[in-house]
Amino acid sequence: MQLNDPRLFRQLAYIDGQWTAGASNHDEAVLDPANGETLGFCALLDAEQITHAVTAAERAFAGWRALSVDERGRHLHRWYQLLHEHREDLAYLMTLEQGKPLSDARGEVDYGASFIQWFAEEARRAYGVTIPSHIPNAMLGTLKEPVGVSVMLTPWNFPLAMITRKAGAALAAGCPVIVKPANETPFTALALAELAERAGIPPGVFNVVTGEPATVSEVLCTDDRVRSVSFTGSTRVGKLLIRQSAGTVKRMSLELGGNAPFIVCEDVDVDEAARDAVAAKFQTAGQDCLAANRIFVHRRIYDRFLERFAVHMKALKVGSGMMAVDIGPLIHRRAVKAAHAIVEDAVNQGARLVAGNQSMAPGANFFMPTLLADITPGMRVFREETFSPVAGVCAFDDDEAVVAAANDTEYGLAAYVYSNDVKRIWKMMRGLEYGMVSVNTLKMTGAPIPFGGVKQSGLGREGGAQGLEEYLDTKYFCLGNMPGPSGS
Ligand SMILES: NC(=O)c1ccc[n+]([C@@H]2O[C@H](COP(=O)([O-])OP(=O)(O)OC[C@H]3O[C@@H](n4cnc5c(N)ncnc54)[C@H](O)[C@@H]3O)[C@@H](O)[C@H]2O)c1
Ligand SMILES: N[C@@H](CC=O)C(=O)O
Repeated sequence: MQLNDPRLFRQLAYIDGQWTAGASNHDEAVLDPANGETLGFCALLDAEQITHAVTAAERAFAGWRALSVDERGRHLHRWYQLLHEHREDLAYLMTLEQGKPLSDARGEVDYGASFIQWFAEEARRAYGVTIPSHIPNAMLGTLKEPVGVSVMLTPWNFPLAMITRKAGAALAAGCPVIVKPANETPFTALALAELAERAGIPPGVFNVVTGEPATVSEVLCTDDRVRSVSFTGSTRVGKLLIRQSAGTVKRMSLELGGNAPFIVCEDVDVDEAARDAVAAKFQTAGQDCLAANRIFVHRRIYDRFLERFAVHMKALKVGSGMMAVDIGPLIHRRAVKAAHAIVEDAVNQGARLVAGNQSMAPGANFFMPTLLADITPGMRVFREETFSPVAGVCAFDDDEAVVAAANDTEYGLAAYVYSNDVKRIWKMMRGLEYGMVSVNTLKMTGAPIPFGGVKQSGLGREGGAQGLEEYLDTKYFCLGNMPGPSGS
């Protein structure tokens, strides 16, 4: 472990300002996905310890909400500065435990830190309203108030940004938080806790619990003191958490799975579109909720597009994220097996394997970028979120048909449209059943935008003013029997 600041490498949970070992030192190995070696251990807390985190957060709530938005903003801004000061160490930890290339990890630290910076400011705009009264001698209005103890369960593919996109908003709103990171990537989350402590965020306000996922969620989703559950992860687990939280009617925000269509119309620069489609597909080794999961190409440019896509894809370097590569390992062996199965299913149903030689893989947890042509709706690569470097491409003939095909999924997170015809773009964008539509660009996320999906891709939005609202309740007040203005 080559950290400039070794104290950022933490293996214990962080509760109420205390580094906490699992009961009877119960823990779980954390593996380097590039080579399967043990990097360290993640404490496995028991139900009593998880409940203690709720108690600590509830106890810290009053003091944290009592701070002015400027005081909370100063703590958050200091945390933001510390993320930047320790950017290299945070990126190094992330690459070690998640596998993504260091350059991507540095980008994620910047991306994740931007949410803290943005919400440190945004809390100053949590406005209520006054309401012209229909009731004689009454003053009416609303206030925005923090919802209370907020729980965040986060995935392994973006182990820092998926935490700060939630925690930045919740903390700015005045809520104490309990984060449960993926067991595959706990170290980034625990380094965030170390830096939160250095930023002066009081004990109990920012907690990171680690443990068996089912145990953690059972405690956190059923404790009545927890007011909000925010989850980023698979739709399967999201549905489970909804059921677990129903008994105590919690606020929920869910960022779930995706199955993004990438539509390429015939009026585009084919090479540019192919280059962007490769980036949209293979970012984070395809382990990205925004990954282009089904690529629809107008028949007139289909062959040319496949040729250019294959050229750009074959130029991608695959290897350890510590090297100068484009694609790192998948998170574990199960993910590699799943990718093989998806390719096999597609080929068995008639897809063309245009490129993707697995014998070139530099290790057991690596999967070479693969291009499948002529995919059809019955194939797993069309129906499922592949979450791997497997690209599925098919041709389309008319706009109505391709929008219908793009919508033929239970998911609705992000979609991409490439065309130079503004009326065509507008009609397609309005017809696509997705929470986010990106036109002629891949760069569309960021702290100011409302990130989220429709259908079974989630509930609510993260980032932007809407992201703050997830952690605020609106209180209506009616001041009755009030005197009229003096002099009346
Ligand atoms: N919409 C978004 O913003 C977004 C962002 C990143 C990832 N994702 C989605 O996340 C998925 C990949 O991430 P993942 O594999 O970590 O997802 P996952 O659902 O397996 O795990 C996500 C989190 O939930 C926990 N978890 C797993 N099983 C659980 C259970 N039974 N009870 C309680 N908690 C449980 C995990 O430990 C982890 O912390 C993909 O579907 C991807 O699309 C969505
Ligand atoms: N790339 C996404 C994370 C989902 O996997 C984002 O920008 O939030």
